[in-house]
Amino acid sequence: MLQLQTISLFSSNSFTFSPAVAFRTPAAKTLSSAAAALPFIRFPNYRSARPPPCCSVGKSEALKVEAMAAEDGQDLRLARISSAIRVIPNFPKPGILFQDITTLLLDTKAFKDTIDLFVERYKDKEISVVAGVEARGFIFGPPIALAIGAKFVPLRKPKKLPGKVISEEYSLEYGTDKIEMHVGAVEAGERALIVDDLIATGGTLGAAIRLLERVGVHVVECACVIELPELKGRERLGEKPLFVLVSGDA
Ligand SMILES: O=P(O)(O)OC[C@H]1O[C@H](OP(=O)(O)OP(=O)(O)O)[C@H](O)[C@@H]1O
Ligand SMILES: Nc1ncnc2[nH]cnc12
Repeated sequence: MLQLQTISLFSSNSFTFSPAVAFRTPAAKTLSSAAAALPFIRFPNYRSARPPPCCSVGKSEALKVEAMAAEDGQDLRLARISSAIRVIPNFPKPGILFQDITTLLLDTKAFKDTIDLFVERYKDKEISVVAGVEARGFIFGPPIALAIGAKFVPLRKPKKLPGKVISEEYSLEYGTDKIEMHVGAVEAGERALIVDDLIATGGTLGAAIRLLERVGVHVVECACVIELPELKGRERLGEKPLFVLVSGDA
């Protein structure tokens, strides 16, 4: 199964960018076939479910993609980020198309671009708390928090935090869970950004919003690297703004 990932920069109210179009042009076909001809040596145990990263194709092909993106007014960083995310079919169970951000972390440029895009958006928003959702929100949240001068608060799975906690239950694309936060980690009136790697059904972010709002925190926005729009998670966040960098198939 070959999945062609769409790329988009969405905020809750605006559709800013849709470079998926760029991948559908004839030049993109050239890129795909050129890339498909390359040995996929980085992850020998996996079949790539998406086009290999732009950086692994010939320089002239990469330049063509850059030119196409520039023509469309697209942020090239998003194309790199999308290409660096691996998609694994049937993990952790049959029918799930798993968006694996660990490959994004291996690509120093794409990882830095990811953090930079969030920092550019949030640096002047007077955010005092970045709340990261376990586990993958712990990867993206802290560098954003440090860069914008906010504290980082981990929202953890049950029974992981040693102090007194408040908790919220939620349902997942696969199963149910609960998140907890230390009492006293945040104060009423603070302005928070909630960070996770991905929004699927929106259950996790919904619980994170409720958890923070219960203690009087103003959640300014939720930010994810990936959105699975088919699962309509955005709708579960009500009016709360959601900012994502790329979108993927569920
Ligand atoms: O929008 P939702 O349907 O709630 O799903 C999104 C959540 O699912 C994944 O985490 P998961 O619960 O698999 O935990 P993990 O990061 O610890 O593996 C992902 O990292 C999000 O936190
Ligand atoms: N399809 C998916 N890929 C990665 N993480 C997820 N969390 C929920 N759905 C997911």
